[in-house]
Amino acid sequence: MPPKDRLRVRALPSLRPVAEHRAAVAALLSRTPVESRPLAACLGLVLAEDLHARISLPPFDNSAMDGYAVLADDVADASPESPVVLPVAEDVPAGRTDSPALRPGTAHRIMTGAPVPPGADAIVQVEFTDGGVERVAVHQPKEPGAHIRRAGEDVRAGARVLGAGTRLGAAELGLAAAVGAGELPVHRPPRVLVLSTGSELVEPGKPLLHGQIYESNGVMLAAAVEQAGCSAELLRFVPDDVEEFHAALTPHLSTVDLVLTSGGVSAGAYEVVKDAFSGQGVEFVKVAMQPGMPQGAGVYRGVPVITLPGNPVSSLVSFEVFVRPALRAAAGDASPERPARRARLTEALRSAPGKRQYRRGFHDADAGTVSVVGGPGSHLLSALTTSNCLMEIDENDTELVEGTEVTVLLTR
Ligand SMILES: Nc1nc2c(c(=O)[nH]1)N[C@H]1C(S)=C(S)[C@@H](COP(=O)(O)OP(=O)(O)OC[C@H]3O[C@@H](n4cnc5c(N)ncnc54)[C@H](O)[C@@H]3O)O[C@H]1N2
Ligand code: MOO
Repeated sequence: MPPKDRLRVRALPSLRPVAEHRAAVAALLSRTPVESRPLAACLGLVLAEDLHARISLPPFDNSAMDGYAVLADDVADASPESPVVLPVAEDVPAGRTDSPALRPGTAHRIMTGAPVPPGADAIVQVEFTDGGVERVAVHQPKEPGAHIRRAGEDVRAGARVLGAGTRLGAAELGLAAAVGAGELPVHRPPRVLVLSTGSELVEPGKPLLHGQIYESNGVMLAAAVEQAGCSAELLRFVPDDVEEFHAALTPHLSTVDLVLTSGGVSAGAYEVVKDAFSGQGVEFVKVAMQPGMPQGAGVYRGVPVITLPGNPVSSLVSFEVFVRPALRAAAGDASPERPARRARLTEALRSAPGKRQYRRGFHDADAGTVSVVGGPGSHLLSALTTSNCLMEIDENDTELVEGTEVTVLLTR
């Protein structure tokens, strides 16, 4: 017998399960071609091949401190009361490429990052000397190896430093540069046309009449596309007219990998997206989820099309659930999904039967908990800005008591 608070309910028969629609969307997009780009143009892109280090890091033994290169034996008895005085034979700034050897009984003045001279086995920081230029008085003994950064202790020449499928952020680009890669093979970022329709929509910044609203899905989805490492082109205020819709769309079809629309897909009298694509290779379905029930996906004149619902929260949540993973995979990402965690609810929660609910939440990683942010309504846009995750409530779970473990997708 299932417990009272976990009534078993399947996805309603007329609705397509979330997993099925995810698979349909994923199947639309293929990996973008590989191209070579200079490092400065690779931020956020995905590496297409393993990167092996051409050189070791550090490439040579070098000083970790500004000071003096010495033989540890020579300064073994040094103290503030009885300093060891050595003649300074050479000055070795960072970037000096010859290697003047150190003779026993002498010191080389050396700077951080400069190559350790052959014959030296320790660095004395300038603070433990008198800072002399001709002769230096050393006030402290040093162990052999002190303040020397050894060649290859970070990376060995030939080692694989980055794997194919890695998203290139600041650290990855820094490492690639450090091992001498000037260009990297990356997947071209998928190009997405974001198209929003609706006669009620007004450009933000312009005056608003009663009955009108500011267009927000276009800018939001284009930003989500860019955040997913893709390039977005934004086409807004396309009128609710099928001919005008096609006229606006057609010039872009040859240059994009995906057309992503918002709005115009439910059951109203003016559903321009549905009217324009119905019978043209795009299938319109109701998915067993909330928000985000009305969805469309298919291929129109050779170009993948995904139609998202117009309610703003529905639009962004559907983007997260269906579009983002497909785009990340197309961009070559080896881990295209958002990280998922299990977390305990800080309060009781009700969920509609037969539909998977995606509620906005705040995940506290330290406490292992998640709190509900805002209501379930798909027009409640403000909660998206204060949440950091989507709570995934199974279609079978209708009443969840405080402390129940749920899956959360970390969106920030
Ligand atoms: N009779 C039915 N009505 C509705 C159903 C249904 O099954 N039967 N589904 C509801 C659900 S669920 C959703 S979600 C919406 C989806 O509607 P559409 O995708 O057709 O979107 P619109 O009607 O064009 O707009 C819905 C809502 O969102 C606002 N909107 C639209 N585009 C934008 C934009 N670019 N920026 C800001 N806001 C936008 C629009 O003004 C509407 O308020 O349908 C339900 N109805
Ligand atoms: O499914 Mo709609 O997306 O709830 O508002």
